[in-house]
Amino acid sequence: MATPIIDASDIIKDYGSARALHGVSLKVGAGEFVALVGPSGCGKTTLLKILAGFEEATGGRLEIQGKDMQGVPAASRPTRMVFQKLALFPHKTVGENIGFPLKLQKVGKAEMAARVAGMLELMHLKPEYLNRYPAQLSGGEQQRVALARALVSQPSVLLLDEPMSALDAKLKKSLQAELKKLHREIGTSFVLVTHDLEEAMMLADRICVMRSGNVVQIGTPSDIYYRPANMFVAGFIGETNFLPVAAVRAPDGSAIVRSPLAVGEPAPLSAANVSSSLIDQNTALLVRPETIGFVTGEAPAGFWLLDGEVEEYFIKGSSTQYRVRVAGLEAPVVMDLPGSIHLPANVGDKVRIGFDPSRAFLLSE
Ligand SMILES: Nc1ncnc2c1ncn2[C@@H]1O[C@H](COP(=O)(O)OP(=O)(O)OP(=O)(O)O)[C@@H](O)[C@H]1O
Repeated sequence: MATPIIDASDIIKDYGSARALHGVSLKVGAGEFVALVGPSGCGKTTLLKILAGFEEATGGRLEIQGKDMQGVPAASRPTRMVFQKLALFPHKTVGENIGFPLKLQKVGKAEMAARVAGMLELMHLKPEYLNRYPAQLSGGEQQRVALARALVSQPSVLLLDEPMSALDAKLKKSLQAELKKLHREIGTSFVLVTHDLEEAMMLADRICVMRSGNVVQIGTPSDIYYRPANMFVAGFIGETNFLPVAAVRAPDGSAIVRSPLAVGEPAPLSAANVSSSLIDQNTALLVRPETIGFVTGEAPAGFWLLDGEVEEYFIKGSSTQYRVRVAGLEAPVVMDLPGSIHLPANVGDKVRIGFDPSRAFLLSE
């Protein structure tokens, strides 16, 4: 990354005697979109508030645009925050709400009117909304006004704390698409806290996975999904299969993997499919549901094969999910196949399933 716009290192936060952040480090690049995810209470909002200047860190160092932020109040930082619960002024019009940060900056009336009108257009809000009050807008429109108010002073970093969690599913989808487009258009760095993992995968350039006040992994959505740092990350994001295996690592990073479940001699895994933190041990092979399927006839070279029986299937429209019971495995193997009018197998069928090991990942428990 070129010079990061946010450089947080070893941030500690204590609330009384309880430690909420245990030394968190995060860099955000100019124009980057980073999502913070993790279980409830892991410290996402606390980290966001420290970046915004609404909470002071107990320890560590925070630089924004190369400047130490210690003692710099929220209003003097190049950051703006949009909250989960709408914080619009109910007795101010849409125009007054959006223009409020400019009023504080003593921007002249004509310039303010022009910038507020520009924000309305950017956020696809009709010009006649200018004189309405927040209560006269839908939830999605109100959230767009909140975004407009946060962006009107042209911050370098926009901090978003679950801005879409209160919206219904359809509205959420359209606002997510708009947020992604907006991010591309304005080039501001976005840091989004979200509970919604699909949202994080869809929107972010990188995802930061937190657990109990620590960062567990920072990576691109596909790193996090296909190359998780550990079982926690793998299980947290998306449905997955864990196959218990015995692994011996070779000096070049590849691994010989054995499993009594596999049919025949499984091909070794290349270094790219083995977690760098892996030590020789009984461990788990991560196989995502969409990377495994039925094998009829001759299997493609190098495939791992398992024999089992169809326990259940679910038709989900664009995909069909199969659950296949394999002797020796606690949980059924979950497979997501593309949707089809004709079902490839029925409940009770004896089936052979298989996957390409280059799409699997070996990781420590
Ligand atoms: N003002 C506060 N005073 C005391 N403890 C707090 C305060 N704010 C947060 N905490 C505690 O710090 C920890 C982290 O909270 P935080 O709100 O950052 O988590 P989160 O990951 O954003 O959770 P959620 O996803 O539920 O919003 C929690 O244990 C929480 O109870």
